[in-house]
Amino acid sequence: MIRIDSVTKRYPDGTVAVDRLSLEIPDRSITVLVGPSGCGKTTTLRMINRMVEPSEGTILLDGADIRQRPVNELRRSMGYVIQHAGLFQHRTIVDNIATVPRLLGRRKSEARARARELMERVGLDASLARRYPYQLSGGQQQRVGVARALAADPPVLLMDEPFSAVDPVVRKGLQDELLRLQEELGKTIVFVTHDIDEAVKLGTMVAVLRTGGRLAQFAPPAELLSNPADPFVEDFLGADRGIRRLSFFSSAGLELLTTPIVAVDATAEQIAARTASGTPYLLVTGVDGKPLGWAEPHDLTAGQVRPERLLPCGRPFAAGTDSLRSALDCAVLSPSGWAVAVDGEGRAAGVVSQQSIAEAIRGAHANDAKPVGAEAAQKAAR
Ligand SMILES: Nc1ncnc2c1ncn2[C@@H]1O[C@H](COP(=O)(O)OP(=O)(O)OP(=O)(O)O)[C@@H](O)[C@H]1O
Repeated sequence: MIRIDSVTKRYPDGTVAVDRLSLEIPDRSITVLVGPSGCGKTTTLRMINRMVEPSEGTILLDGADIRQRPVNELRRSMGYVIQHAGLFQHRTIVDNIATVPRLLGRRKSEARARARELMERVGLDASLARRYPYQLSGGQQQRVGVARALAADPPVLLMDEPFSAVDPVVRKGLQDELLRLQEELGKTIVFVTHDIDEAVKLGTMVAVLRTGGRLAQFAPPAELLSNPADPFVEDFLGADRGIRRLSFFSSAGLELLTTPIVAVDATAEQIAARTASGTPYLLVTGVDGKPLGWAEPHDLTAGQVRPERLLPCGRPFAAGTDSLRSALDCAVLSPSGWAVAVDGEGRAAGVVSQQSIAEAIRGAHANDAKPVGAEAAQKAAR
């Protein structure tokens, strides 16, 4: 565990970048430092690997003061990833990643083999190995940065705004990849961002810092969203905090109706029976059970159902696995106002109305339902 104990950093010009900060960073999880520009996130991160020395206070790694450890040895135990990746422009991708193993005395062939293995791990095609950084996209370069930081297999990974220079789609991919990688590798990750959505998505614990390097709140994301410590944190979390909090409640409790579902080859009797359910729309599925679209019951005639004439069914949610936020989003976007739940094979598992989802939300709050576990929550928030 990394323990930051009442640490202050005062730069020579008198700027107090970090002010009596105390944090316990748990092992094998992602701790995010988030806050407005200039609030001391980078300074804090750099004090952990001693690129910046604290003015006061101590930082302990597994109970020992980091100042007691030779700085090179300390840094080898901490991978470091920065914005724009900071790759060596004159080295190929494989040699960028192999840098640290080579410094540690590994043979070239061995270090390159390790680099190729890491390229696969972070989702980089082997064909990129001999390219130079300028021949890669921004997102690919960031992956190389992550692979390079992992090359010496350090227990700790320090990441300073690693995904902020790429576009939102690439960024989401990199975030998902990091969560997947973390499930496999179980590193102790300290991740700096100024983006609260990124913090909520990635963090097991989130430290919100305010200007002047003071800690405003340190909590798991669900708690942050439900219980911001003060108006600063509330403001920083943004106006749609309530909606985002729904990411942490499972859709498993939703009552799914199957009666308003009818197959494209249904008989007149089957359509009549479904119509009797009284719902304003029926969901039409293919013979494989996968949703095709919505129709008003009086528009359906046995043997003449035309899939292209149906109202689009919208994006479905995964029954039980996705969050209440996903289910609500599906219902809001659905032309029928109903959300479609699908099973693991993409077959319609049931439909649920906005009203039922609203009741489930009220129930979740009223019962003070415990947010789903951090792991499920991270998945749900994606
Ligand atoms: N070498 C330095 N000398 C003097 N002041 C510094 C130095 N480095 C950083 N600062 C100041 O310390 C404060 C915290 O900076 P830091 O880079 O840690 O913030 P940050 O939260 O990471 O900001 P950003 O999100 O903009 O990267 C800022 O006011 C910054 O100007």
